[in-house]
Amino acid sequence: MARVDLKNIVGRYGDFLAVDNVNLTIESGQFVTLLGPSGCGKSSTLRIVAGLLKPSSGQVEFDGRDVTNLAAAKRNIGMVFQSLALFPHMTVAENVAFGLKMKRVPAEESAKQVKRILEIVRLDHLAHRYPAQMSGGQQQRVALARAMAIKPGILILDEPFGALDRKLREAMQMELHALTRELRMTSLFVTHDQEEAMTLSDVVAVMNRGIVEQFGTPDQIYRAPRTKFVADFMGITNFLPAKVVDVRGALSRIEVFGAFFSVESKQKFNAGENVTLAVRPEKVAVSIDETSESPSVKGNVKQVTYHGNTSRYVIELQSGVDLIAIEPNDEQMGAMQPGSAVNATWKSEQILLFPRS
Ligand SMILES: Nc1ncnc2c1ncn2[C@@H]1O[C@H](COP(=O)(O)OP(=O)(O)OP(=O)(O)O)[C@@H](O)[C@H]1O
Repeated sequence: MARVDLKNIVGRYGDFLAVDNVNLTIESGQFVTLLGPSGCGKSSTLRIVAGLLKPSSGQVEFDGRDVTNLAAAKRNIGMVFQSLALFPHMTVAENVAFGLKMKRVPAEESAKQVKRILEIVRLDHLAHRYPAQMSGGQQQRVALARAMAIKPGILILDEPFGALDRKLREAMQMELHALTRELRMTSLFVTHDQEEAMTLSDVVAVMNRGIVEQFGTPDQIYRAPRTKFVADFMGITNFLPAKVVDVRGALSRIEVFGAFFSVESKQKFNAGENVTLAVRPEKVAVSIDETSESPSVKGNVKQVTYHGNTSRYVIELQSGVDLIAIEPNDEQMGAMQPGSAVNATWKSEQILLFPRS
């Protein structure tokens, strides 16, 4: 399987800059996901790797070989898109064999490979069906089998499960995860769904406006988002104005609505600097009691929504800023209703600090 290097890739549509100097490496056998909101340049980057879009500058390398000017058909890439583009007049087996036929693989050899790959995606019993006679999930597995049958150097997938319902999507994610690891398939996946990216990937590139804001393992991106954009995209919805009052080594003492916390951060801040404090809603503890041991901020419950195991609280802090808290549903929580005065707190370790933009 190929290793892929993108070097200083710039992609434009006329004057519009869609991909802004992207550098990234997909190691052989690795599963990398481009994650970001609609329009951030994920698909354009992927199309550049596939050879469907020519970069304005920069270089694409497969196993160290420059393929920037190589036609898409010659890159040995397997592709799966949301719109499956299965051939409706061909059976499952014929669809899967299509790429092999194009490569002029002898019929006997092709039949063997098709059989094997259909066994892998557990569709061998449906080899003679037509796409219209199959469920959405089965059709998606045919599309995967067709892309993998040619033994591609790299498998490229652009939101392949976007049209599937949640249960089926999760099942397909598990299958894709197992398949790509079992076959050690170098894979580049595109999604705007952070959970999907976390589930599938060895490494995630979070993109914003054509730029890769962070490139790291799912755990690094989840625990230590490097920018406010990445934090926001990873579901950290609380951003509160805070001020650095003192700095000692890696420890910054900060004040947020009258509460003081000592926060360890890699980024250097200066005493007196205005910063943004970020904390996950699941890490905010809310109570009616005054006797909290940690420093806390005061507010009033504005809204409660029930989510089964948990409830989501919108708490209006004194200054009119909203704080979101997600709490397990236990007896104490029933006492907190819209209008209740509450104290909200969180551990210093759960705080992320970003420069105030
Ligand atoms: N053929 C095109 N001509 C002009 N602009 C384009 C073209 N294709 C994409 N763009 C623009 O380039 C930017 C990046 O598009 P791209 O499809 O790469 O984003 P994306 O992150 O994949 O979004 P989505 O998740 O919605 O598919 C967008 O602003 C889009 O409008």
